[in-house]
Amino acid sequence: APIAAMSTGTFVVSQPLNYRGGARVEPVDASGTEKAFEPATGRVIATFTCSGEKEVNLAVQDAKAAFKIWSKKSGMERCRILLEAARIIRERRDDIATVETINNGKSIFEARWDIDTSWQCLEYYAGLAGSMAGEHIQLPGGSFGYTRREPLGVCVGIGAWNYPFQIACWKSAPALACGNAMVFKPSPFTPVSVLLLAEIYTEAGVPPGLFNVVQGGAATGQLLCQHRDVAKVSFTGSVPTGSKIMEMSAKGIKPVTLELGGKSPLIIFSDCDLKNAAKGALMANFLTQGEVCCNGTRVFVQKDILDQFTEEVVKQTQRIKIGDPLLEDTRMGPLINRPHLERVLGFVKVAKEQGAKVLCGGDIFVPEDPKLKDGYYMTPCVLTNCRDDMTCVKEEIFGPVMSILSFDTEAEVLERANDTTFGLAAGVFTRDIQRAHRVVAELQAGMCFINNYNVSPVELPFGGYKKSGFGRENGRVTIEYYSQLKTVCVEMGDVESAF
Ligand SMILES: NC(=O)C1=CN([C@@H]2O[C@H](COP(=O)(O)OP(=O)(O)OC[C@H]3O[C@@H](n4cnc5c(N)ncnc54)[C@H](O)[C@@H]3O)[C@@H](O)[C@H]2O)C=CC1
Repeated sequence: APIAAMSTGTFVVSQPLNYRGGARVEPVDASGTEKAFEPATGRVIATFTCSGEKEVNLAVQDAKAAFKIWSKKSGMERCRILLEAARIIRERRDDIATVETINNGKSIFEARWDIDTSWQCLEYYAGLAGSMAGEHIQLPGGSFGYTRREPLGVCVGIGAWNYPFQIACWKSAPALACGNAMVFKPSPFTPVSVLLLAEIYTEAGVPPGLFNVVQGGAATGQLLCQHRDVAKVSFTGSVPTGSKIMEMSAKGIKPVTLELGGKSPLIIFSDCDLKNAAKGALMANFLTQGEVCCNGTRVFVQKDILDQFTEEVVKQTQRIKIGDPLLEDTRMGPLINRPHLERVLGFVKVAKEQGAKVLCGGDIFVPEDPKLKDGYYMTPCVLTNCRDDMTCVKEEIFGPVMSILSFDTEAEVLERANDTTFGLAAGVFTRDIQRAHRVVAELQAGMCFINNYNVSPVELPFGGYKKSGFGRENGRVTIEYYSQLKTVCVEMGDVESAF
């Protein structure tokens, strides 16, 4: 039966979760066992071992061998294979989305969007692969120089658990388009769906070993970052881990891309379209149970529309259907695991103690269906009476908790919006076009939205300012982060020697 026909509570993984040399393999050495869960039911769906030094070595060596073949191909040859992989992902969209939903907990409705931005990313970089080129520069006397855009070698991708398949595509598509090989390590919470991508790449025709998967946590990640044959590390995760990755990469002088967390502002001016602004606030806070790095969790609302806006947001939030994430009409599933659910509920408790008012949600939710009783559900929460110094306003919660703050003037809100060490995203709702562009020009964030939030077209570069990281994913510019320039200087005359 197709995976897409499965219901919650039935899926188990029996095949190995490492991928090397074009096939699923059990790691040759391992340290410790991990379990992956189905957050909807609390059921174990996979037990796997964390790869040790020997296994990481083999994965890197296989990638090196594949790199030799792949890097010699023309851009057009790589384009064709990536387009075929994109086509297969599109064809299996519902199966992949189902696996993502089972292992992550996000609604199937939303998981399908993630798979769409995944194959679109492969299509986009496939399209660029054929047009990657260097320059020709004329020098005196008929001499000249030219540049070659060359791949880096074996790149490492390390992913978070909130967008497991999409993160793997956003890293591997530009890496492979540029001629690199990749070893990918997903989060130990979500080890499953990236295997589908590995199999699709093989089916599409990449050389065996070009895209390998190793499983494990921090220890396995460290082995990858410290490996002498790894040319680059692209990381998505938290700020503290990002800082460790950068330290390890510094030792080997390896370039890094860091996509880290955020506490982004969403600014609602009183001249906005109120219905759209309220919808935008939900999009900015409640996708994937609020476990989204670029969420606009500090919602600043101009005073004269505060009551009206808040009322509309609460009304829309209370309508969100929570429950079995594989059902078509569900719009919010369970959080990733029990400790994380408790952490998020803890933030709501502290917010109340610090004087915030809960307008809705913030409680454990137990769905009626008995098979879901051990899942990790909570009701989406809207907090008001918030102040800038409260914990819920300062720290990344990574759950469905929106904090509403009020403001008077544009200058005031800009200062408060920028008063954070993060700088991933920001949003503005206004009908005044001068104001919209003036405000985004002042916002310290890598990804700014005007009159919408959390849309992610793959044509647009995505990444952070400040402690939210550096380097970009998606868009043309990412080619720069997965390639290097070689300059060739050609003498057409005689050597003019100083000696
Ligand atoms: N900017 C972005 O694009 C995104 C950022 N995030 C951020 O990620 C965080 C949540 O994800 P988590 O998985 O909990 O983050 P995390 O930092 O705990 O783990 C991320 C990945 O790093 C690995 N890792 C952990 N310690 C390591 C070490 N010492 N060396 C090498 N690898 C190591 C983990 O196994 C996992 O694969 C949030 O802070 C969120 O904001 C999440 C998604 C997107």
